[in-house]
Amino acid sequence: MPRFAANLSMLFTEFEFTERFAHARNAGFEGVEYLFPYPYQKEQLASLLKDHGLTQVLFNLPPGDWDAGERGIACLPDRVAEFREGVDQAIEYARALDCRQVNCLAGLRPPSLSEEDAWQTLQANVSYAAEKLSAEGITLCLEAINSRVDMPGFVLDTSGKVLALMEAVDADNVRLQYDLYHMQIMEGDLIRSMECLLPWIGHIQFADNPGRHQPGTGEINFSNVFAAIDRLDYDGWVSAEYRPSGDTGASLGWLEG
Ligand SMILES: O=C(O)C(=O)[C@@H](O)CO
Ligand SMILES: [Mg+2]
Repeated sequence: MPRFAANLSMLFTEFEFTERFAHARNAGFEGVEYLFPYPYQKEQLASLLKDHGLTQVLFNLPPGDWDAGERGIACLPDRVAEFREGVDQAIEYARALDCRQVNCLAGLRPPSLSEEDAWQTLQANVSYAAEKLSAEGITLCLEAINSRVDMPGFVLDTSGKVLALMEAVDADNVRLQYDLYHMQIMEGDLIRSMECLLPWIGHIQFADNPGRHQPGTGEINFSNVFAAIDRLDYDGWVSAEYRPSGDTGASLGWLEG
């Protein structure tokens, strides 16, 4: 089976955030990710990881005002200074948590911003972040997120756009974050796509579709998908990023194979 991690922003939400680390470990996970570490002291998070023998697999660069609906600021020309500060903050947390990957959320394009200006800003910000993170030995992931259901207006909504950006930026430490849920909505053909995109994939996440719940609740054949990942020469993490349809513990049948 692939090397699975638990996304603590979606799994074990029956518990306080700081208690979720123990529950993830008890369920058999060795790695965790979550949206943002920034509301917590990095020392506290580092202790939680150490106490439970967990690896911090990934977190996101600061996204702007998440609660107000922002989903990243990397494409916004008037937020470049804030983006750069966010890269510094992420590096501090990544160092403390010994985290080797961070994800850059491209952001939603406001109607007043042209596609060209959004793209040029995104490209410049990703180049900047990649160079700074490279000096720390950290990979910058770019996730393609579906713009049909969850994030209308999200700038990077296909794997093709992420690859085009990677080609333009041309940095060794930039990789595609391949989320099976988003890719099923936007592109389908999951197994063949992963095989083709493998050289560019740095991180994989999953949820079933529709509903974004655990494997077995929707249309994706996860036994075949996980078997395909096993066959590929993929040495990264595969993170459970779904909303359990009930109790998290009861949603983990897929871990057993
Ligand atoms: O929404 C998703 O899918 C994610 O992976 C979040 O972490 C935003 O990148
Ligand atoms: Mg994802």
